[in-house]
Amino acid sequence: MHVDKLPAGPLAVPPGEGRDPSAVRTVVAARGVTKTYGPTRALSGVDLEVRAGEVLGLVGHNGAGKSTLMRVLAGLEGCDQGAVTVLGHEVPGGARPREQDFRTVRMAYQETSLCPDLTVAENIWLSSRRCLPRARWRRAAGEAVRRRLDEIFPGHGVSPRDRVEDLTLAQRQMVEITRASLAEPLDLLILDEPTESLGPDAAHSLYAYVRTLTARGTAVLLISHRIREVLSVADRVAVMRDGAVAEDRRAAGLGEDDVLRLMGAEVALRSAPGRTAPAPAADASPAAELRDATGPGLRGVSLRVAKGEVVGLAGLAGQGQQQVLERLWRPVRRDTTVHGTRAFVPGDRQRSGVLPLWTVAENLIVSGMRTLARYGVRRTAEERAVVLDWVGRLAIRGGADAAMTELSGGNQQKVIVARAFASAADLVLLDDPFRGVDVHTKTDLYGLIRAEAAQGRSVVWYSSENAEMAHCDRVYVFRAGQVVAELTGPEISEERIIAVSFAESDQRPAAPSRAAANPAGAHRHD
Ligand SMILES: Nc1ncnc2c1ncn2[C@@H]1O[C@H](COP(=O)(O)OP(=O)(O)OP(=O)(O)O)[C@@H](O)[C@H]1O
Repeated sequence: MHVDKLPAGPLAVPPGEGRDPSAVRTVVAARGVTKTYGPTRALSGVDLEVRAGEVLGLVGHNGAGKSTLMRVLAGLEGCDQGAVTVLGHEVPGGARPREQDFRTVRMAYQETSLCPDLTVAENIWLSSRRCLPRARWRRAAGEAVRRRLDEIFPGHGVSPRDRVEDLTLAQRQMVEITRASLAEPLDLLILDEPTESLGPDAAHSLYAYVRTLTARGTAVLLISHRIREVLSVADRVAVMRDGAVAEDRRAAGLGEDDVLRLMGAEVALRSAPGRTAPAPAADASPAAELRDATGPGLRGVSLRVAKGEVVGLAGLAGQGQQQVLERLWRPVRRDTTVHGTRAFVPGDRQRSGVLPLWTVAENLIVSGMRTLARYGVRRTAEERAVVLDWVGRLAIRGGADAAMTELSGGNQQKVIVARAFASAADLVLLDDPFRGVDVHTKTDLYGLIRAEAAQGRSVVWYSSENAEMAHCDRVYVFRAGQVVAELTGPEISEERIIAVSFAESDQRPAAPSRAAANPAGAHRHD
């Protein structure tokens, strides 16, 4: 069976406004698609169409079924019932998708699909060898990826010879997206939360590229929890709830609150108040301190964290925030003091967050079981109670006994956050921990951080989303390895942080450091 090709050249009809949907070709369609994993019904009767030359935004809560649907639309998994049609070729439920039917559908994964031990060029060869010559394949793959990286992400800083494990999270994401785009022809590009690890410039470049793709007739399916972003780029928005597409609307005229309402979220939650309790007094007992800390990526940083205080590390990505977290996690130098025990929540769950072969319960309790034990003997009933409490509090879909790999990305991240707070750590270090977490759960987690601080725990929180800093008592804004502003209480605002982050500086930037804080385990108790 041959895959139909789209007509060569750009479509006559520009994407978005004024297009007659019936005149535009359907690239991929799902009809009544269901998919179950053991007892979990991930998809229950999905109907969806993706049309040539459009950007379709797909939104929904963690575990709503978005990634599962994408895997089915990309032919990576078959569905149980219903049918998927790719350019007119139907794959019925129960049938195994044939690779050749889905050759022009590519997907960039939320958790990148790259092999960390191989170089960028080798990864590209593995996934795109059909489009590359066999002779001198390494060179051909290297050139192809470099050209496409330059086109999508100018200034990416990636060499085809770099090993993937040496790249930053953002660079890995860029390579993942580039890898997916390297099909010829490309009828549908699926982007699963593509900007969660990218900075604003890279995200902007990506969406500019998306527009050049759709102008050529490629369809783009964009999954994201960043509703504003979806609305800025999508022609149409589909909302998933509980394994089905509950709404399918034109994006024009929709606002962020409209989409949240369609998702079933309380709009009031999105703008949940930040800090409500009074900030700890300046003379509150100290939990941690850095005194003129200098070293790779840091140039004389001084900061303090009081007991019961939530301290934010803000500024553009890579300005020294991760190095501060690293110092606090491993306070081996004289310039750093930490009182009590600590827990670390990594944002990069692929590298250091998840124990994939363990269950949710095991992942969640691994840091807390020592504290719960009596005379060195584990108390399994108490452990179970703690696990069930957290699974309930954070609505971890899948339950305590699911394997971590069975959970959606956002639900895995919830487990990692719960693990830190379920431990007895005095200081919790958060490294941009809410990537891929839906807006409703994020709001719950902000409340959790405040509640834990009120109990006397201290939190140091790096976030790439400036708006999250409103939940902190004190915010240190970083630029080029230095603290350029310390904001407290009402001074903390997104606008202020952005203004300080971008303010002109006559200081030369610190040497860029690739080494992000990346503790081998997720928690440490001294
Ligand atoms: N391989 C699997 N084995 C078992 N259950 C799975 C598997 N993959 C997904 N599920 C379950 O299917 C449901 C839908 O998961 P999916 O990853 O599609 O959600 P999602 O909408 O993409 O969530 P997120 O926003 O968190 O990424 C979840 O309950 C998840 O636990």
